[in-house]
Amino acid sequence: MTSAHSDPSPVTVRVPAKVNLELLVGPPREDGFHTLSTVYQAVNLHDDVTVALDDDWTCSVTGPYADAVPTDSTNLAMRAARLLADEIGVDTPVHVSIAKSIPVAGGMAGGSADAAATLVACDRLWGLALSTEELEEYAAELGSDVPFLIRGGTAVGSGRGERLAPVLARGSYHWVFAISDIGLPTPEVYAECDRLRDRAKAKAVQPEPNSELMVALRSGDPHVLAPQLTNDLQEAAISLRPELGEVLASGMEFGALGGVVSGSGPTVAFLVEDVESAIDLTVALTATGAAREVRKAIGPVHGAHVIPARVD
Ligand SMILES: C[C@](O)(CO)[C@H](O)COP(=O)(O)OP(=O)(O)OC[C@H]1O[C@@H](n2ccc(N)nc2=O)[C@H](O)[C@@H]1O
Ligand SMILES: Nc1ncnc2c1ncn2[C@@H]1O[C@H](COP(=O)(O)OP(=O)(O)OP(=O)(O)O)[C@@H](O)[C@H]1O
Repeated sequence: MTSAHSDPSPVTVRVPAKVNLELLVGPPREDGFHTLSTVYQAVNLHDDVTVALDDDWTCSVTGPYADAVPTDSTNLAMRAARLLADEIGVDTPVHVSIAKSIPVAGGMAGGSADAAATLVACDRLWGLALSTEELEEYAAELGSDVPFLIRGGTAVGSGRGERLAPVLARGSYHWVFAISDIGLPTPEVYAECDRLRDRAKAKAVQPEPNSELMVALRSGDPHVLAPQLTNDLQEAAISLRPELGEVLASGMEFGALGGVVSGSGPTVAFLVEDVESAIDLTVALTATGAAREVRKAIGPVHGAHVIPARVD
């Protein structure tokens, strides 16, 4: 057992949300997961996660979505801290405090982001100095999206989404996110995708990355990227929440270059030309009242990284 105390000061890690620019879903595997080919982009909606040495393993959550997040051992950040401690043999409990700003159950990987941030924060707090590759391996044990939130930027995900490869992406993209009142559970959306395919007798094929999307990302031009946005879970998310179809139509009517359901939804992501268009679309969508909240963001941004401690 190690009891590492090289840096006893609390450590705060900032972690982004993600949007899937492309989410191609293959057939279900024997373990219940679906083979994916996806292109993730990290965007600057973020949570800040602070870990501090404590007498016991505890967790607290603040921010507008705090009520929707468990603070017991089911919190993905708590699971991340306990997993790393068990794997490494650390015996110093931590308090994990999450300043939550990423929508909950919104298809933007909020819980996964907190897990990724906790791994990076505990690594620093306990003085482990693990490599990014090692952290990504632990991350994959916690969820399919978690390794990407450590890496950030723009990356291709394969396997169940946990195997990452870098993508050459130029420039910055402006996004507007329409966030719903009530989240959609990811397993239900995958199950609905399977059900719709069965009903249509559509056979799922092994997904392959779309080369036109890679070319679009190298161009740095949002007009070229917009037509390539695609999500195989979109139909399932709309089947469970028909109003998402109307949100998508409104965003396009108000001038978005492209729109897509983010991951398993129900957040809808719109790609726009520049910051002015982002402000205009945010105002227009907010006025419709079709979403609980509308937020602008930019991607790509860095993955989970240590920031100076919060002064509360
Ligand atoms: C929808 C996405 O966010 C797109 O990036 C991810 O595929 C979901 O990733 P995640 O939330 O990290 O998901 P996990 O915690 O690994 O799995 C939650 C559940 O989602 C479903 N799931 C997830 C990933 C995958 N490749 N196939 C699946 O069928 C399974 O029902 C699984 O039990
Ligand atoms: N730290 C956490 N933050 C948010 N939700 C959490 C956390 N830990 C556990 N949960 C639970 O996980 C559920 C899914 O939350 P999350 O915000 O990760 O969904 P999501 O963004 O749709 O996930 P993904 O995009 O990875 O599929 C929540 O309803 C909540 O009960």
